Amino acid sequence: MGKIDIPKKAIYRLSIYHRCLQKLHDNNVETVSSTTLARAAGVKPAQLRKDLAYFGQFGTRGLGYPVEILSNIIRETLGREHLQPVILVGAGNLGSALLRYQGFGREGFEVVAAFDSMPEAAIARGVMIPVISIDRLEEFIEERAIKLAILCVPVEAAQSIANRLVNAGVQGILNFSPIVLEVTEEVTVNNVDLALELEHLGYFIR
Ligand SMILES: NC(=O)c1ccc[n+]([C@@H]2O[C@H](COP(=O)([O-])OP(=O)(O)OC[C@H]3O[C@@H](n4cnc5c(N)ncnc54)[C@H](O)[C@@H]3O)[C@@H](O)[C@H]2O)c1
Repeated sequence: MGKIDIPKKAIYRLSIYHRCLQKLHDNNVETVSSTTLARAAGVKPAQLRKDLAYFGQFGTRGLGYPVEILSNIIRETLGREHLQPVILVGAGNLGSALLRYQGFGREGFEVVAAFDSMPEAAIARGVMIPVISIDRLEEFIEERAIKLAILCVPVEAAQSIANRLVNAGVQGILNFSPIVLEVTEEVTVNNVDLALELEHLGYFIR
C-alpha cells in the first residue's frame, strides 16, 4: 500500500486500534463491530469510522470489520511489519526503569541500546541491554540507521543531546526531560510529562 497522508492525531488513534485488534485476534475474534472497537479504543464510533475511511471502503454493514485483515493493514500503515529499533539516552532512575520494561517488543519496538555519560553506573542498575558510552552515540545511530530515541537525561543536557541525535539521523524523539526541545521541522518530538498529567487530573477531582 502506498503512503497515505494521515493526520498525526489519527496516527496515534490507529496505534490504539491496532492494540485492541491484536487483543481481539489473540482471543480468536474474527470480526468486530465499529461500536465495540470504538468502545475498546475509547473513541466515538463516528471517529473510528472516519479514521478507518483513510483505507477506503472497509467493513461489511451488519458484520463489522475483519479483525486480522484490519490489524494487518494498520500495522503496514504504521510501518510495524518489523521491530523498529529504538535507543534510549540517560539510563538513570527513569531511563533504567523504562529499560527494564519487557513489553516494548509486543508493541513493535526493540530498545537496542542505551547511552549514558556514566555507563558503569547504569549497568549497575541491573539493565540487561547494552549501556554504551555517550561518546559512541553518533557512530551507533549511523551504523544501525536508528530513527527513534527516548530521551531521559537531566534537563541541562537535553537540548545538546537532542541536537546530536538529530544530526546523526534520528527523526523521532520521545522526550521525558522537562524542556521544549528545539528541532527542525522534519523531526517529531513527543513529550511525556507525568507531573503535567497529574496536574490536569487534579483539576478535575476538585
Ligand atoms: N516526564 C516525566 O514524567 C518525568 C518523570 C521523572 C523524571 N523526568 C525527567 O527525566 C530526566 C531523568 O530523570 P532521572 O530521575 O532518571 O535522573 P537521573 O539523574 O537518575 O538520570 C539521568 C541519567 O542521565 C545521565 N546523563 C547526564 N548527562 C548526560 C549526558 N550529557 N549524556 C548522557 N547521559 C547523561 C546520567 O549519568 C544519569 O544516568 C530528568 O530530566 C527528569 O526531569 C521526567
